[in-house]
Amino acid sequence: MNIQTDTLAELAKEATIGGMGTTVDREIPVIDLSDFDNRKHEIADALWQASVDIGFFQVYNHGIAQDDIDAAFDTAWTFFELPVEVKAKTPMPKGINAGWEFRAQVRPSTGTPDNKESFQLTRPDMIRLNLWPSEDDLPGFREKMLRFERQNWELGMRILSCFALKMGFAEDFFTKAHDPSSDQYQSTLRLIHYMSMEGAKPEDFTSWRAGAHSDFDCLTILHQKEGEGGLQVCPGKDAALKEWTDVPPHKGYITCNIGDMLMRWSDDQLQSTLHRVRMPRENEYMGRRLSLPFFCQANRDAVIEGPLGKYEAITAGEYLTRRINANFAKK
Ligand SMILES: O=C(O)CCC(=O)C(=O)O
Ligand SMILES: [Fe+2]
Repeated sequence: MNIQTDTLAELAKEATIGGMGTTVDREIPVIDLSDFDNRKHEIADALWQASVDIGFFQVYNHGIAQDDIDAAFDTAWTFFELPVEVKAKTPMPKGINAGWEFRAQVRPSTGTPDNKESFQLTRPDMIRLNLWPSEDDLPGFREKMLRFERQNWELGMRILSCFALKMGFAEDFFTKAHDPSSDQYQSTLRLIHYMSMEGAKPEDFTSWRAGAHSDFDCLTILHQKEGEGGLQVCPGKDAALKEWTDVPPHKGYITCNIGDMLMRWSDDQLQSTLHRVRMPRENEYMGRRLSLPFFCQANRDAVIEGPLGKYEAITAGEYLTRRINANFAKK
């Protein structure tokens, strides 16, 4: 760990929360995004309330067709099915959110690697570092994933425009801060494969599919598949009690959460919430689990400075680099 990494309060929060804890039911707000332009103020109020209270919510009538989401999962799987030697042609470089990694992410909360592999797609890095699988290895992958990336960006920006409204910024404030035409762009689509636990040994179930963490970004748009549960959240106010709540995926609903970048940008008014992916329980589906999170991460040159000036200004590039290094420090 370098000197900068351990000065972020966000890391101290993660370091205390690796244990199993208990499970309780909580209401996760569900928000209808239909007729968005006409209902924007009402939607903004609901998003704000959910994000002040818990930092997690699910949206429906969100504008991304179910067929497109299903197709993105199918395309993601074509990548994971490739032979290891082919996936290893596009490895994740140190300190970069792009390329393929296998059990490389060690969460500060657990100190053990998440039981998963992932391919991260951060557009400028894919070109700069040559991280796209070749058309020979995976025909059409790049085009399909770029299209899905864009759909997620659009949904993310619609939601973030509501937060801008509530924070007293121009409505397009966050859209400009996540400008996709800039080489400073660093929003990331991540394809995640949690390995099947069928036939696994009892001791394998003591680790995590994804250890407890809060996300680094402004906003996460998380696609999951019905029947492939395991996501749990532990809201900030209750974190000391270590009480976790299951958030089961439902078709038509996209789970969203506030990340640390927006918490800081809102002077801590909005909550980034601890979450994790637990192992399946005895009577649950044991097969592989896929998820597709899109992380709205402001461009490297965007300056994070809240309306109340609670924190020193920091660029989003500097902020993210510190967080990535704290998770992949051993590489
Ligand atoms: O796979 C999931 O459901 C959650 C993944 C997650 O929290 C993350 O990648 O940050
Ligand atoms: Fe997360």
